[in-house]
Amino acid sequence: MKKILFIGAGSMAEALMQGWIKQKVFTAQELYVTNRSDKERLQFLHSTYGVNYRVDGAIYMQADLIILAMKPKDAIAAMQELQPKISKHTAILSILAGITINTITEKLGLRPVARVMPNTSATIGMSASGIAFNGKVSIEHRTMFLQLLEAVGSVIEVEEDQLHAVTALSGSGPAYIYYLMEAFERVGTEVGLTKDTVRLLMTQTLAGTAEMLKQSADEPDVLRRKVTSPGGTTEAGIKALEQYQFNEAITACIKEAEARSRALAKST
Ligand SMILES: NC(=O)C1=CN([C@@H]2O[C@H](COP(=O)(O)OP(=O)(O)OC[C@H]3O[C@@H](n4cnc5c(N)ncnc54)[C@H](O)[C@@H]3O)[C@@H](O)[C@H]2O)C=CC1
Ligand SMILES: O=C(O)[C@@H]1CCC=N1
Repeated sequence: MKKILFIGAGSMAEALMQGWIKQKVFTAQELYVTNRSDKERLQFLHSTYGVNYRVDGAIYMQADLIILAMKPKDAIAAMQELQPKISKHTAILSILAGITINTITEKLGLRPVARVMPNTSATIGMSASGIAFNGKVSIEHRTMFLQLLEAVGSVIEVEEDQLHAVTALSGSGPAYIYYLMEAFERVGTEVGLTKDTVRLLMTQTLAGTAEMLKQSADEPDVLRRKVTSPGGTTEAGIKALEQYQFNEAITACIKEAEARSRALAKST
C-alpha cells in the first residue's frame, strides 16, 4: 500500500485527490492530507472522500510521494518545516504557481521533483496540465508522474520556464471562462432569457466549440468565419468586441498572469 501525502488541503488538493480516487489511481486509504491549522477542513476531506488526516512522523518519513499544494506565499515556511521530517529519497510533485524546481531542491534537498501546473477541472478528470521534471527523475518516476496527471485529464511536458505561460493560460484558464459565463448570464437575462436557459445554451456552446476545435482540421479563424454571415448578427457582435478592445484585453490578461507567475518565482 502506497503513502501519498498532501501538504496543503485547498481546492487544488481536493481536485487531485477526488480525481485519483475516482480514477482508482490510489485508494482513499493511501492518501494522507495535512494543512497548517484548519482541522475542520481536514475533517471535511476525511468525511467526504475517506482520506486520512491524522499524519504522524512515520507517515512523513515513509511517504512514497509528497504533493506540495499550499499557496505559493506559504511555500518556503512549509518546506522549511517539512525538510527534517521526510526521507532523502521521497519524490515531490509540486503544483505551486511560480515556485521553481531549484527552490524546491534547495529547501528539501536534491531529489526527484515534478513541477506541474494542473487546473481545477482535475475534479472531473478534465484538467489540462503542463509538467516539467528535474534531472533526478528516473524513467519510472516520469511514467508515474505522467500517469498521475493523465488520470485527471491531459498532460503535456514543457520546459520549466514555459510553466509560467502554462499557468497564465490553462492554470488560471478556468477562472477566465467562469468569468465569461458570469457575463453571458448577466447579459442573457437582460436580453430576455432566464439564467438557467443561458447556462444551458452557453455550456453546450462552449463544449461544442471546444470539441469542434479538437476535431476539425480548420484553424479557429476559419471556423469563426463559417459562423459569420455578411451583415449578420455575428459580424455585429464581433465588431462590438473589436470596438471594446477584446484582443488587447486578452493580451493584457495573459501577459499580466504570466508576469505574476515570474514575479512569484523571483520573490521566493
Ligand atoms: N486553484 C487553482 O486553480 C490552482 C492552484 N494551483 C496552485 O495550487 C496551490 C494551492 O492552491 P489552492 O488549492 O487554490 O489554495 P488554497 O488556499 O485553497 O489551499 C492552500 C492550503 O495550504 C495550506 N497551507 C498553508 N501553509 C501550510 C503549511 N505551512 N503547511 C501545510 N499546509 C499549509 C492551507 O491551510 C490550505 O489548506 C497554489 O500554490 C496554487 O498556485 C495550481 C493550479 C491551479
Ligand atoms: O491563481 C493562482 O495563482 C493559481 C495558479 C493557477 C490557478 N490558480
